[in-house]
This record gives sequence, structure tokens and C-alpha cells, in this order.
Amino acid sequence: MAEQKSSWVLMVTAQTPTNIAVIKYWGKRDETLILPINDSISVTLDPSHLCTTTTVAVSPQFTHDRMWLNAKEISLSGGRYQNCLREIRSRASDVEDEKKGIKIAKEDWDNLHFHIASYNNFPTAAGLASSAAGFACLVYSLAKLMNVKEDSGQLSAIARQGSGSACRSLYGGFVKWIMGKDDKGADSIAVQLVDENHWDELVILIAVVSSRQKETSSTSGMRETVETSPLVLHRAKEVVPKRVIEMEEAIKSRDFPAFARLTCSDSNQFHAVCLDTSPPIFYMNDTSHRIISCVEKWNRSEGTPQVAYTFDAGPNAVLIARNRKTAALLLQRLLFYFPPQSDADLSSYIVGDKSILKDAGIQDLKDVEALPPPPEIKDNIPTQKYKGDVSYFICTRPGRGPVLLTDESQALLNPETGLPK
Ligand SMILES: Nc1ncnc2c1ncn2[C@@H]1O[C@H](COP(=O)(O)OP(=O)(O)OP(=O)(O)O)[C@@H](O)[C@H]1O
Ligand SMILES: C[C@@](O)(CCOP(=O)(O)OP(=O)(O)O)CC(=O)O
Repeated sequence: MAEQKSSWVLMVTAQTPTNIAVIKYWGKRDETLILPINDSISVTLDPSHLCTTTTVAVSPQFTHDRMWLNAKEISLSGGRYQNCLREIRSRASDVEDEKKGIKIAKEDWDNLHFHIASYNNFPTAAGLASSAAGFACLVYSLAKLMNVKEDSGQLSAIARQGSGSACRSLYGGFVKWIMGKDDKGADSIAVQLVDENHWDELVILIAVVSSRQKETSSTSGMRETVETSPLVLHRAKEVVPKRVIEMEEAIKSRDFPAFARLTCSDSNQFHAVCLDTSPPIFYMNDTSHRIISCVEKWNRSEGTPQVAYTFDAGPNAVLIARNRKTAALLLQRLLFYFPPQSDADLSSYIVGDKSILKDAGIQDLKDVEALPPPPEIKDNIPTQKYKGDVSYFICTRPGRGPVLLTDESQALLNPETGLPK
């Protein structure tokens, strides 16, 4: 190593968004490299509401790689972390920080260790794609620290080895993960279709649905589907390729009716192949089904879709409204059916962009109680309410890709010791 002070810590902090698929990835052709059986398309969610922040540090004093997730030390021994660390280390370049008098040569990286601290500003492992934002942020921040010259596509192929959906969190806006053909996965990368400004009218409401039972993880769920579902092959070979072309067109031309039709159909087909798995996998629950039925009834009564719904491997609903006005009308409907518990505080029931409450004309719980039944409900059907079945709502929008945070006060590690602050 070049001559310099013997004790130093060099670090980088980054912030990375999460994403929600509108054409789902479900099924691998290679478990270790994480290569999918079909292309997928996602929308990146605004990191001001849902994001991961990760600080990575390197120092000659560190004796081994260590990681803290949400302030708790976790093991990095798992294959997915090891694969990401190995791939990114092998692409490191020379690094020089003149101000701090630090010089690291390309070949030094093999003998240096990292400290990594990461924080998700939303619940981890709760069906809100923390693994996607988490692995994307890990790879992106390490690439910056080690002066990796690879472009976002190549970084996405590394993040993919942490969690498949993570490769799509390397960009803002709408993103496509191309499945690729190569056995080694070199061409299984994510590309940006359009940036976050292209369709900035869209408003995204997430209903975080209370669920008691532990769900099957995506990793094991999709493995079981590939092993046992006769439908999934038809989906991957016949349905998704056509849908991906139509979806790209709908996104490029901001054709909301086509976008909504494709998004809802793809979510429903993903859950259908889960049901076609043996034993069947149930990710949605009664609340999820009630939300689908509320949106379907409204869309039908308007004659053209107002809202698209999509559900990942859990009961949470992700609802994409065509604009703010529709989002406000959607929120009124959702609050009518799923009012908060009587002692709840409205400002913790609607999080993220809370200004949507004002647009919906709701200031307090009395306004929620006064909401009329949606007009599309026939008078002769008694309307039932499901208080407490939704834990809370997040209001967000399409957002940007990863960014570096240069303000040291945002770092999660102490710049002197390299330990969590
Ligand atoms: N910030 C992070 N940095 C690195 N790894 C993370 C981070 N957040 C989560 N993970 C990894 O992802 C795992 C959680 O992934 P899991 O797929 O179970 O949940 P999820 O992604 O939140 O939900 P889902 O996949 O159902 O949407 C954690 O146990 C951890 O290994
Ligand atoms: C339903 C999904 O959210 C599945 C995501 O699966 P993961 O990316 O979590 O799975 P692994 O690659 O095994 O880590 C659909 C999607 O995001 O496309």
C-alpha cells in the first residue's frame, strides 16, 4: 500500500429506492446466479417515502467484513452477500483521496475489509421489497467507494445476485429487467425505459395490510412454482413476452387504460400461478380481495380504468392512480371501507405524501366517518366496513434512482472509528 497515515477510514453513503413490478418476475432458471425465466418491468418508488440508506467504509484497521442492518449486526456469510462482495471487489480500481492523504491501489482491495451500515426507512421483510432497495444500495455504494468503472447495467447484474428484483432498483422511473440468454448471466441486466419525469402524474397508494400468518418467501415460493406449476411455463413463454411489448408501449405513450389492464392482469396471473403451485401458495388475503373488488367496481362504473392494482408476495396492495384527482377519490373509497381504529391518529394512518388527505377533503377522523358509500355501490347491497384490516397507507409516486449523499451528517458510520454512530 502507498505510504500514508496508518489509521484512516474512507467511506461513502448512498440512498437507493425500492420498486414494484407491474410485470412480475416469478421463477428462476439458475438459482445461484439468479437468472429469471421471463423479463419483468417495474416502477421505482420515490425514495423520499421508501428507501434504503447505506454507508460503506474501508480502513486498514478493519479485521473482517461486518454489516449492521437497522442498527443490528447481521452475518455476511450468506451466499448472496458473498457473491455481491466478490463480484464488486473484483472490479475495484485505484482510489485516491488527496484531502485525507489516502491512496488505495487496485490490488490493495483484496486485503482490505468493509464495514457496512444500512437502514430501511420502512419495515424490513414486510413485503415492501426491502431486499430490492437493500442489495441495490449495497452494490451501488461499494461501487462508488471502490471506484468501480462499470455502468448501471453491469452493476444491476451484480445487485441481481443479491436479490433478483434488486437489479431494477438501480434506476428511477420505469425499468425493465431483461432475462438474457447467457448461461453466466452477463446479459441478464436491468435497463431504464423512461425516467421518473416521463409520467409524473401517477400517484401510488400502498395499503399495508395486516397479516398474521408468515408467508412463503419469494425465493422458495418461486422455486416451488417452477417445480410444480404447469401454468408457469405457459406464462413465461407465451404470455409475458407479448405483455412486455405492450407494457413498454403503454408506458412510453402514457396510455393509462392499457397500463392498468396489463398491470392488473399480470398481478392476477402471478397469483394464479401461485395457486397452481403444489401445495398452493396464498399471498393475498380477504382484505386484498376486497381492495381488488373495490377498484374493479369503480373502474367498471367509470367505463375506463382509474386505478391499477398489483400485489407482490404478500397481501399489501399497491394501487397506481392515473393522477392526483383520482388518487384523492381512491383514498376516499379506501378510507370508507377501511377506516382506522377509533383511537388511531390519522397522520400515522396515512404516511408518505400526506397532502393527499387535503386533496381528499379529509382533516380528521370525523371526516372519515362522514364519507358516503362510493356511488358505484348499488343501493340494495348493504355496505360493510373493515375497521383495522389495513395497518396504514403510504402515498408516494414514481421516483429517482440511487444517489450519493455527500453530507457526512447523513452517514451511518462514525468517520473516525468506522463503527455505527
Ligand atoms: N438495507 C438492506 N441492506 C442489505 N440487505 C438487506 C437490506 N434490507 C433487507 N435486506 C435483506 O433482505 C432480506 C429481506 O428480504 P425479504 O425478501 O424477506 O423481504 P422484503 O424484500 O422486505 O419483502 P418482499 O420480498 O416480500 O417484498 C433481509 O433479511 C436481508 O437479508
Ligand atoms: C413477487 C416479486 O416481488 C418477486 C420478487 O422476488 P425477489 O427478488 O425477492 O426474489 P429473489 O430473487 O429470490 O431474491 C415480483 C417482482 O418483484 O418482480
